[in-house]
Amino acid sequence: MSEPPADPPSGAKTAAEPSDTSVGSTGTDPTTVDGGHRAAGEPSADGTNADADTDAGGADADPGVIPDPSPEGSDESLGEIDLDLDEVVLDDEGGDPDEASRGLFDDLLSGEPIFENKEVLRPSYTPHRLPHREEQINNMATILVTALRGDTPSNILIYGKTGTGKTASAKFVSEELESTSRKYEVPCEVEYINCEVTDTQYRVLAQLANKFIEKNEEVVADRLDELGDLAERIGSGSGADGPVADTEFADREALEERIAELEVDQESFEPVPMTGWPTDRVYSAFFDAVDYHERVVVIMLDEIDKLVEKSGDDTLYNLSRMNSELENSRISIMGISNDLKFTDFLDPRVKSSLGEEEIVFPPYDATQLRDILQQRADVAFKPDSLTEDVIPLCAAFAAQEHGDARRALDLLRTAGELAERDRTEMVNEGHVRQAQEKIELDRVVEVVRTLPTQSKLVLYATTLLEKNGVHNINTGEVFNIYKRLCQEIDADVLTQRRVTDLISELDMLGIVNAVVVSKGRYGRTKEISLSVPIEETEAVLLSDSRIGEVEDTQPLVQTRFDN
Ligand SMILES: Nc1ncnc2c1ncn2[C@@H]1O[C@H](COP(=O)(O)OP(=O)(O)OP(=O)(O)O)[C@@H](O)[C@H]1O
Repeated sequence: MSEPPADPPSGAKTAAEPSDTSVGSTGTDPTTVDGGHRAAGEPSADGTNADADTDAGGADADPGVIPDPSPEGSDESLGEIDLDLDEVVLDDEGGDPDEASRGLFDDLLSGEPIFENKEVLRPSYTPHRLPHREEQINNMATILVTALRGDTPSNILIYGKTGTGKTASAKFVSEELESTSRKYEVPCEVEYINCEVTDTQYRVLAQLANKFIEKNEEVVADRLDELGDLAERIGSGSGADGPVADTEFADREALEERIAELEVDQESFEPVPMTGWPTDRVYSAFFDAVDYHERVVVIMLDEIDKLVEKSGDDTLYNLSRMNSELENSRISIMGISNDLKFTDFLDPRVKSSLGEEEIVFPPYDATQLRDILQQRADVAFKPDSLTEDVIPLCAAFAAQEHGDARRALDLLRTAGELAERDRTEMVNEGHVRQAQEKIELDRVVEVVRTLPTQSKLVLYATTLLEKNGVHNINTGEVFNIYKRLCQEIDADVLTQRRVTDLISELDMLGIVNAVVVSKGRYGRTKEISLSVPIEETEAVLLSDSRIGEVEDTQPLVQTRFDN
């Protein structure tokens, strides 16, 4: 690609991405400071004492020991000052305020790092080689090569579960396409949009319009430079056999006219604001910007299902019928989706136009994941820092999941970070298992944190029952506690039927386990149990400001058999 995409790549999923389980962030993970640094009183790597550090820092930072400038400053107070200063001088760690914090990072830095280049394990890194995706990459290239011949490539839909290399492969192919187009000077551009972030028709069109306007501005500026130079070179001569003879211009006037035209164009380029215009106007700004000069444009819509889910198929409809109206340029759409069924919701015309070509990315098996991990590990880690079983175990865990390379890479990176925290020189099987637990817990925390309030209340009711030793919890019991929780915090009370649905949703998310059991002549009921660690779940629920309002839960649970 000639320019990095303005959107973060889907792999990056940016800061909010649940799968980024970095354990190195001391800011959010209090255990890093304790676990990674040292316990109070324990000697540090440089032989100093954690307590001494703190005391010295405290005395030093304490404004109380600064001499009192008041005129009544007595001998007594001077004596006190002397004493304090003496203490400070005696403690050679405390003299310089910069020295007060010594230790925290020194300690962490003192160990031999295990990583050579951790970045290559991050989702934002696009590898230059993608093992086990040769077939899909070749298929994409075969379709897109048309663009290099100046024709419109078929639209492509790429399907596959998360972490199967769809985005990485599509980006790889588009980079190749753009670099080849530069080599042969065929105008061809790829624009990447992450529809999870840019999820409305307005925003997609505005973002595309602005990208093309920016490119047009560059093209016009370059052209003006060229023509300006030409004008200077030919001086004031004119006429067909004058100095303009071997240029595209008949005479100097024609050249000047062209320069004036380009200057008008330059003035007319107006970026689209991210809100506020009518959609028609945004569409026509986009249309004009794309059609400004001849080119083939491939629009890559990553997570296209999110766009359809959020704002229907209007955008796709408009994009897919543009070619019949464009005069200079042609566009082709490359949609990427995790959801195999999203086309069911599309208008049949959009569906058939978008799915001209379909490419499926199957999940990786454990052996393929091993190859992918090995290739990254060779660059990411120092030589010999992984025990033999680390990569196979990461691969096996991720293959069990659903053949997700992102998960495998996360596991390997987290295992490495845990090993670094342990100050060991090698990453071993134990670190991988710990990493697996940590990632799983992070996932649970993220899922629970983002539940709607009503589901949180249902889940909180279940945790309260379980915490109070209730076994084989049934829907009625959950409902009773739920109702009381709602009353406590003034929330709407849903019907028991709806609460049963919410329990089923929690079951699908893997947060509770709800099994239907037959109670003979009393009919059937659901028995519910938590499938996630109770303490952490409760903590996340209580961090919700509304649920945090419930003060004393004990009486709520005691009255569970009321009603
Ligand atoms: N064949 C491969 N070789 C090397 N790395 C790979 C391969 N497949 C996937 N990866 C890596 O796995 C991670 C996830 O890949 P990618 O983002 O392409 O998946 P995706 O299918 O687009 O997932 P999602 O649908 O969740 O966006 C990235 O870090 C990517 O570099």
